Amino acid sequence: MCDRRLIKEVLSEVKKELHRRETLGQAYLERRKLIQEKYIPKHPHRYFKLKEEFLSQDFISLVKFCKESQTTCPDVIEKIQNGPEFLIPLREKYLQPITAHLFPECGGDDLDSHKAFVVKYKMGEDLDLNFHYDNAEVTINVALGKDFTGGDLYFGDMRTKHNAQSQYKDYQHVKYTGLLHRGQHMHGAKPIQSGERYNLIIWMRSSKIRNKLCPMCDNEPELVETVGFGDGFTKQEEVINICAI
Ligand SMILES: O=C(O)CCC(=O)C(=O)O
Ligand SMILES: [Fe+2]
Repeated sequence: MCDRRLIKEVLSEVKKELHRRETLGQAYLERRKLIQEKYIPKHPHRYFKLKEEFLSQDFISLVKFCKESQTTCPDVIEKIQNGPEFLIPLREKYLQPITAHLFPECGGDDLDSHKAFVVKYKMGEDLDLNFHYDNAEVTINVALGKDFTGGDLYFGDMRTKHNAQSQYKDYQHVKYTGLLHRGQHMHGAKPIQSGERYNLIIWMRSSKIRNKLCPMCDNEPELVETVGFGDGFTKQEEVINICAI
């Protein structure tokens, strides 16, 4: 009798969960529509359009060249990945005013370095990305295109809270928009079903936060001298080091 009741309870839970999953997509679309129609920004002065002055001159020239020559320009990707100075004005002038407001508790008000790279998913190559957290205090993920199906992002709990009961939320990226999230917010990318997907990822770091505790291993960082931004830790003002995990 007791067993039967238990089975009934479990079945009812499974049914509820099935229903939740079946209606997830529709619920997401309705939520998005509601936000688009009704949301009034609480601090409109903090959200302004991206302007050319937030991009370095080198970057603008390269993009103009690519547009004129109509190439997809691996040079841009290469520069973004290897020339961190390219994106400093974007981080300082455009993104930090927003992250300072959204994520002050995890260094969003004091992001002093970053690592930028482009992820690519394509049929026959990488299709997805496992659930993980970033080596970043705050991440921006910009959807660059091209055309693809599948490839939704999904988010769970913050790393320190994550457990077997954690729920996941899907996020369908919109081309040419950026999604800001905490680096410690666990996430992954579902497999693409067709096409090619490129995203610009900027892992933004706050030395104020990570100098105390390495966000990847939770230990006090042991530093090794390096050039450039390294992994965003600092020892003295003029020397930037990386964490040896
Ligand atoms: O594929 C994506 O859009 C996510 C990439 C990502 O999370 C990462 O590179 O850290
Ligand atoms: Fe990530």
